[in-house]
Amino acid sequence: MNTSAFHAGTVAVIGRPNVGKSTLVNALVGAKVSITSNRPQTTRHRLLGIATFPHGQLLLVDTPGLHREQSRHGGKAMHRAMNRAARGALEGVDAAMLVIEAGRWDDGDTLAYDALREAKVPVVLVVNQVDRTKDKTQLLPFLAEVSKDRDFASVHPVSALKRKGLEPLVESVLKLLPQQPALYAEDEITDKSQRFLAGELLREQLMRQLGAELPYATTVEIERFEEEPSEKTGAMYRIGAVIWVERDGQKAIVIGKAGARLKEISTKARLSMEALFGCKVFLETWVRVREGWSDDEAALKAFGYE
Ligand SMILES: Nc1nc2c(ncn2[C@@H]2O[C@H](COP(=O)(O)OP(=O)(O)OP(=O)(O)O)[C@@H](O)[C@H]2O)c(=O)[nH]1
Repeated sequence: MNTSAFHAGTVAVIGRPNVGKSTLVNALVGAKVSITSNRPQTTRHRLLGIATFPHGQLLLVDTPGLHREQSRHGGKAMHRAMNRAARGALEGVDAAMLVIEAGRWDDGDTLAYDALREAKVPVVLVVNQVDRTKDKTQLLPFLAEVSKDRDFASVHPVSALKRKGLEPLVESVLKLLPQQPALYAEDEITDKSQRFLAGELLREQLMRQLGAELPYATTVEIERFEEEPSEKTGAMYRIGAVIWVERDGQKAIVIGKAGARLKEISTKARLSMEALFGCKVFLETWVRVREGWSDDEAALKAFGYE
C-alpha cells in the first residue's frame, strides 16, 4: 500500500430522517453497524462506523441534532438553533455527506446545508434511493437543480440499498480528508462494543416486526454477554436481553400469541448477531414491565441514554 496517498478522517453523515443514512453507513462499512427500519428516527445513539479502503479510511459519525425535526419547523430561531447545534456536532469533522432522497429537496435539507456551510465543512451531496426513480430522465435535471448555486465538492447519485454508485462517492470523500495513515486497524468497523450492537440488533427487530404497535417507551438492556468456548463451533456468545416496557398490555403485544412474536423477534435478532459477530449466538430474551421508567432520569442513564 502506498501510504503517502492514504487519506483518513471523520465524515459527518447528515440527512433528514429516513433518507437512508444508516443503510449508507452499513453499505460503506460492509457490515451492519447501524440499525435500519422504515420508521423515522431509528438512530438514537451517536454512531461511529469505520470504513477502510485501499486508499483511505472514513470515520463515519452521526451528528445528533442536525437532522432532527428539521422539516417540521422553519423560521430564523430554528435556523439559529440548528447552527448552534451544528457547531458542536461538527467540531473536528473533516467532511460531510449530506444525504437526500432522489427527487426531493425540502427546507430541512436547506437547513442542514446552511449549517454545514457555516461550519465551513466541505460537503458531498449524496442523492440516495435512485433505484426508486422510475423515470431516469428526471435524474439529471434534478441533480442540476439541487447543485445550482450550492457549493458541493461533488454530487453522487447512489442506491445505498443496492450498493450502486458507492465507489466514486468514496473516492470523492477521501480526497477531502487529510493525508495521514489509518486511525484504526483495518478490521475495526465500529467503536461500539459488541454488547451495544447486540442490543441495537434486537431493537431493530422490535421496530421492524412491531411497527406502529411498538410501545414508545420500549428499550433494550443487555444483561448478559459472555463468550463461551464451544467444541463444535469454536466460540459462542451467550446473550441475555431484557425488553423493557411500561405496562402489562405492552408486554402482551411484544410477546404475542403463545409467545410467537417474541420468538420471531429473537430468532431474527439472533441471526443478525451471528452474521455480525461471525459466531454462534445463544440468545435469551425477556419482556419486563417497569412503570414510568422514561420519566426517571437515573433509569435512563442506566439504559445508556445521556
Ligand atoms: N429503495 C431504496 N430504499 C432505501 C435505500 N436506502 C435506504 N432505503 C430504505 O429506507 C428506509 C430508511 O433507511 P435508514 O437507513 O434507516 O434511514 P435513516 O436515514 O438512517 O433513518 P433515521 O435513523 O430515522 O434517521 C429503510 O427501509 C431502507 O431500507 C435505497 O437506496 N433504495
